[in-house]
Amino acid sequence: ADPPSPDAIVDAFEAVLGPITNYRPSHPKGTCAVGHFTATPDGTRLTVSPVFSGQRIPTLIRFGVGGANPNASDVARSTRSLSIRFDTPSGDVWEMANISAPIFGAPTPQALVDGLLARRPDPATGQPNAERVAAFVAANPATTLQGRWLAANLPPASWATTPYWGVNTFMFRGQDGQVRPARWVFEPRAGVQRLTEEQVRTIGTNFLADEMRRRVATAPVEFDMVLQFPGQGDDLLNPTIAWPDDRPRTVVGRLAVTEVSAGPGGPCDPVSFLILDQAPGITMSDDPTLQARASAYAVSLSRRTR
Ligand code: HEM
Repeated sequence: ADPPSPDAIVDAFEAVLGPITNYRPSHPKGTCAVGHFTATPDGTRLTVSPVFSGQRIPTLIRFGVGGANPNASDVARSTRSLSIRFDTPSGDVWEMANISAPIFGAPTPQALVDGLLARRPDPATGQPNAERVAAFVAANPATTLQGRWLAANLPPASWATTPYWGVNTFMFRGQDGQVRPARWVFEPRAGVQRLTEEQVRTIGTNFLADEMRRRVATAPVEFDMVLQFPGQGDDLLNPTIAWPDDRPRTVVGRLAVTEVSAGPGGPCDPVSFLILDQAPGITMSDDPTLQARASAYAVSLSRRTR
């Protein structure tokens, strides 16, 4: 069957959440920041993209909290996010949206849409129909894997202390002309720190933004961008399955967050963090979940800014 159209995907979000008004249907809670990215020599070798020239590239950065609620709790067992727009001197723009889990919650766009529609509120009760949800989950077990990962890992203690995975596979053209599939992760230079069970109960639901402002006031918050390359038999096209940890990894650049907006909103609001026209040298793999993203993000952006 054909994959769902970008409009059908965004319609499915609206069927569950109600009409999109002025905020994102996914990760609407967030804080905007700026910084810069500098490739390592390995990064310059592994991709011809101008983002990886080795020059300092200005970035627009958005930290977010997963789910669909602009007042989501910072201690929720959902993902946190790191979205980046790289503005190269040549005018090429690269955008990405990363999450604090190594896997996504749907193996295909159709499973995402079906999962949303299964959770549509029942007109009689205003609540999702529990039987319909259970039947969907039973038929689509891969959609439970991300939730299980999140249940097994306490939430990050800071936006600065979690890895953020790109999840989908992309194709990187190197200086040698070879095209290599890879996934990436941004590793926190501050180390990985999670809340304790006690902190989950006591820290409150809205601490992440101020904590980040305090950190960045002292020193830039930094992440190493790491490419991971697949081994024999690794699935390039299914974002609900992570590749084993022992696969080859190369540090390709460093991101520094240097300034955080005073409040919510700001210059990140009119950005979807996955434009259709990505920087040259890096292309999308055939992962259908990735292929579905850019146009759906554009439709969502146009609905929330109309
Ligand atoms: C079929 C696959 C997917 C669909 C249809 C989808 C859809 C969407 C939509 C419609 C938005 C809101 C865009 C806007 O209004 O600006 C969004 C945001 C987002 N998505 Fe996805 N998504 C998909 C897969 C993923 C995956 C695999 C990841 C993990 C890397 C991801 C991470 C995010 C993040 C972090 C945001 C918020 C970006 C920001 O900071 O503004 N999505 N997604």
